Amino acid sequence: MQSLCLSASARVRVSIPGPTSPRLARSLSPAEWAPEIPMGSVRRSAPLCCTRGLQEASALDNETYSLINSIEVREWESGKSIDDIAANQGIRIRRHPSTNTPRNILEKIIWDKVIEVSELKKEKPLTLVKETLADAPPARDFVGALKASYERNGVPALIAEVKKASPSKGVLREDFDPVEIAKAYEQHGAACLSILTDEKYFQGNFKILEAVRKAGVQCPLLCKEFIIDSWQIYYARSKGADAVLLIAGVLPDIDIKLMTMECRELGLTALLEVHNERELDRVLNIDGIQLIGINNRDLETFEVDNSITKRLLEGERGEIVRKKGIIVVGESGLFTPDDVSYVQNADVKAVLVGESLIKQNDPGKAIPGLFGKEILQLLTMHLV
Ligand SMILES: O=C(O)c1ccccc1NCC(=O)[C@H](O)[C@H](O)COP(=O)(O)O
Repeated sequence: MQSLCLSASARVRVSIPGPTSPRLARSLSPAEWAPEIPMGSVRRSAPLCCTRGLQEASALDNETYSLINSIEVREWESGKSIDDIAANQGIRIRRHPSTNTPRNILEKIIWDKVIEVSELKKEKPLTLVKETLADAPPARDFVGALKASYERNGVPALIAEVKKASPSKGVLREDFDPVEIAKAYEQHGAACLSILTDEKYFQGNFKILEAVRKAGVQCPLLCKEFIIDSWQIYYARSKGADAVLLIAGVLPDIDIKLMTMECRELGLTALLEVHNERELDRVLNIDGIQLIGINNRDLETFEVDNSITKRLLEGERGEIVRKKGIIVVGESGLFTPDDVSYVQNADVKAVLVGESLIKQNDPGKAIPGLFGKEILQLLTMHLV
């Protein structure tokens, strides 16, 4: 596949978040990225920062071609702001604030993240991040590890979360030794680990991710971040992540398409998180998605309701998920073997669990309590 960088990052590079009009803050449209190249009957442009290949229209593969001709790109070219495009897709989180008051905590997190990422990019531009990719440990097969664990144990594979705090629950664990916790999770059967890297709201950071990998933990690692810019995907990989979280309630379709392409290029797994039918439908309409997380927690209100997983997987949607061979992860609010059985009966093959493990004296030993049995770990290297 071609090396692409026509992504969301191109937009953030030119859009300064602030109390300006959304139109003024609008980022570059594809037509503004670079010189025109003829593609069918539609005027199209090559991205400025493509690293190879896109200069030649003939080199465009089908995936890239349909992306560049997608409805979202046309909307963009017609001058719609990213927030207008997102709102049309039912996304309530705004990227470019027109007021100073966020509607909810998730929107506040995203606004802060936009500023944080633009600062980080000044310190370390994408070209520098890319130079460090070669030094990163090889990517591991996140989905393969989940499937193997499900087959081995007959219960949903565990993605155990290493998080010190959260906006809804505050500090979850005072004596927080992430490497020790990660090792204990692995020893007691976790298939993969989720590492919070957001500092402001979760007290996480990328040093934790690196330290866990360097300590010899073999489980594939999910970088649990609020990704709004492709730069973060490259950065996560450079720090040793094997998977990244993409939240459908925050990212419009075009970002998801571009970011999942970038993930594939980097050997990263994208975990697409949804919370309602509309988000699931959007994600199911995007090609190449392997892993979907259904978050039982509403990130705007913090309300947790496990029946959301069941509701979303009923009927036609569940059929599509099965037909496409997508692995579904049940996320949040899972405390007991009954909770795990409930989501397993809804056809979930993996669970993402934080609070109910991390708050126990020994988070590793709490795993059999969550599943009602010991979970076997096969410690093999899951390299992509
Ligand atoms: O948990 C929060 O308070 C929160 C707030 C805003 C955005 C995301 C948030 N949490 C992310 C998650 O959903 C959980 O960390 C993850 O699914 C594990 O949930 P749990 O087992 O309930 O800790």
